[in-house]
Amino acid sequence: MESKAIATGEYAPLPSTGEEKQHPSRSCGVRYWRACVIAVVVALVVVAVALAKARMDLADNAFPWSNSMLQWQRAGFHFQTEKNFMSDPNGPVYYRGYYHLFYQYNRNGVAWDDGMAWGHVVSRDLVHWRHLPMAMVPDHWYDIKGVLSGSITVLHNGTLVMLYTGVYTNATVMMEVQCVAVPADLNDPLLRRWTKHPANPVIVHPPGIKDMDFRDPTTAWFDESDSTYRTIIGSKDDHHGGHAGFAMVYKTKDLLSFQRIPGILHRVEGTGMWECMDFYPVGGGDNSSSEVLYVIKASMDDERHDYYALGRYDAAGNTWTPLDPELDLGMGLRYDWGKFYASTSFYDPVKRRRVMLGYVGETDSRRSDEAKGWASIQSIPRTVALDEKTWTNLLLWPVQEIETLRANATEFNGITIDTGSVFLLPIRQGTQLDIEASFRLNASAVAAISEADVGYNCSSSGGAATRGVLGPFGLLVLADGRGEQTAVYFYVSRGLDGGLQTSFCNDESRSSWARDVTKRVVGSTVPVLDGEVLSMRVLVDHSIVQSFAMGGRVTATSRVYPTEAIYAAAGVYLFNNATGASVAAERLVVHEMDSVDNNQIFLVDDW
Ligand SMILES: OC[C@H]1O[C@@](CO)(OC[C@@]2(O[C@H]3O[C@H](CO)[C@@H](O)[C@H](O)[C@H]3O)O[C@H](CO)[C@@H](O)[C@@H]2O)[C@@H](O)[C@@H]1O
Repeated sequence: MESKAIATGEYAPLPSTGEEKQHPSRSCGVRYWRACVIAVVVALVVVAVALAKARMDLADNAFPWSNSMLQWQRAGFHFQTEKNFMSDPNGPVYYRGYYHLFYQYNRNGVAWDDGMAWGHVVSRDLVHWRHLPMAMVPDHWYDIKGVLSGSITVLHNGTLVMLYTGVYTNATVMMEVQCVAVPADLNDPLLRRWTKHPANPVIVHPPGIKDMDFRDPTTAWFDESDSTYRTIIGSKDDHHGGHAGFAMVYKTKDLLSFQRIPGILHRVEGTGMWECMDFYPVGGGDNSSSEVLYVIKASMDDERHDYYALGRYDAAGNTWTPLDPELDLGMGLRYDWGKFYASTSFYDPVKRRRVMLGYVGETDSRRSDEAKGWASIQSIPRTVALDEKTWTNLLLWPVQEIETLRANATEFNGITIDTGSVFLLPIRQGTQLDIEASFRLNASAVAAISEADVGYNCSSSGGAATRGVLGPFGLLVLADGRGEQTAVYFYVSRGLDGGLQTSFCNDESRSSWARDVTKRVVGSTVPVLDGEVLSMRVLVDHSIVQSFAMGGRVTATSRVYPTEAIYAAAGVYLFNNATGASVAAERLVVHEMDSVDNNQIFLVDDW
């Protein structure tokens, strides 16, 4: 592909005219010497620039992206902005008939920068979104360098309070502080205008914490023991050579005057800065009995992954303790094993469910983002629930409303994929899909195998091309049959103890011929209980592939940038690269997905 890059455009042709071609010796006569010198200088500059660009392109393997390739990358049914850089979802909330989503937005460019603001969209169904004016922009001394991430809390009296991090700078410091804003008109269900409170900033960091390690206040919850609201702020502690992430809790009666609760809620050595924390009960509905588990979640700035853990919350003692110390925060459980960050959640009172979403950044080059004019996509909102079969993990699943976009389903029955084979699915288009698939390995083959690939690891075991006895098998999406493909697969191995272990992975390594994009194999082991089939769901939406295994026990999101497997050339295959067992696709339904126009400004409620 590099030779293609050179051939198609990196050497700009020298300007020439018909006259020059016919009369080369006359064109620089004495009479025209000024014009000639200018022309020569211009030509030399053009050549120099072209050569420099070609050298740069060769050095960083830049791919000659065409407009139509880049245009194809825009999502069809995920939320994204028309232009510029979007990141963290902020303050999702349901209010008077509308779901509100705010998001970190750089109004001036395709990358993060000073001056981040809160964009604002509303929806009736978490699928169709309409834009409203920017909700929050940096315009006060305490947030002049940026209105960073935060949350919205619905108070008991039905009013709303926004907590957010402001950044300011003066001659000596750059400082993160916590601030409050309230809706200017609570009778406006669209919450179009927000008023920053004169008491701002309402929280400054405690002693011992660095000025820029104190951000992203969570949604507050009500503690009946002392009738206070409580919010968490994440930070890090690099003292004495350590590198711990930790969470502080603040309490307040009026959301203006905050008091830090002594001690810390939780701390894990070696995890670094905890950004965009989240904290909520699962498994017991709304009640706060001791049986209820609490999810603690932090976006780990060092790794740029969202980790969570399940544990018990002791409000009186201001501590949270993991159920399993080996699955403490930052160790084992992630919301998503791919590209997914800075997630946040809210309780949806209408459907009595918790919903979360995170942003899915770009893994292409800055140059491509500049050419596209936009960067980042929001994930499809996902419900969050405790997996009451395992009690060791959450289930993260696309909100049911997304199924309203299913347009045309093709169901395949009775397909068995032999070892080492692929099967092209005859479908009409392969770029906007919701695929449900469940697989069963040939049972007698599995029983006959006493050992198979102990310790399989998605990231380091070679991806979908590496063959083992009982895997990999699954789907190839955005596949053109000529080598460009993204594999979503299971891999079963048998451990030394004789038990089976299942991994679920997205293999991006062949997703694009381009070399200027990041390509990884991402995923994790996934719990599979006795008698369960291996099930996966894959949402394909142009450059974003979101995969869910076993009802959402493990998820993996990929950004992929095919160069050829796009438009009509994008297809879906079943594949089985295992050497020791055939695989039956017990259920396989491919739904085409309608597009959603999420670029419109809210004018009238036409949902
Ligand atoms: O937009 C600020 C909020 O975003 C968060 C979490 O995403 O912090 C991000 C952070 O900046 C880094 O992330 C950018 C991409 O999201 C990246 O492009 C930039 O180069 C990074 O510095 O913002 C803070 C503030 O400077 C920085 O320390 C973070 O890593 C969230 O914590 C913020 O509220």
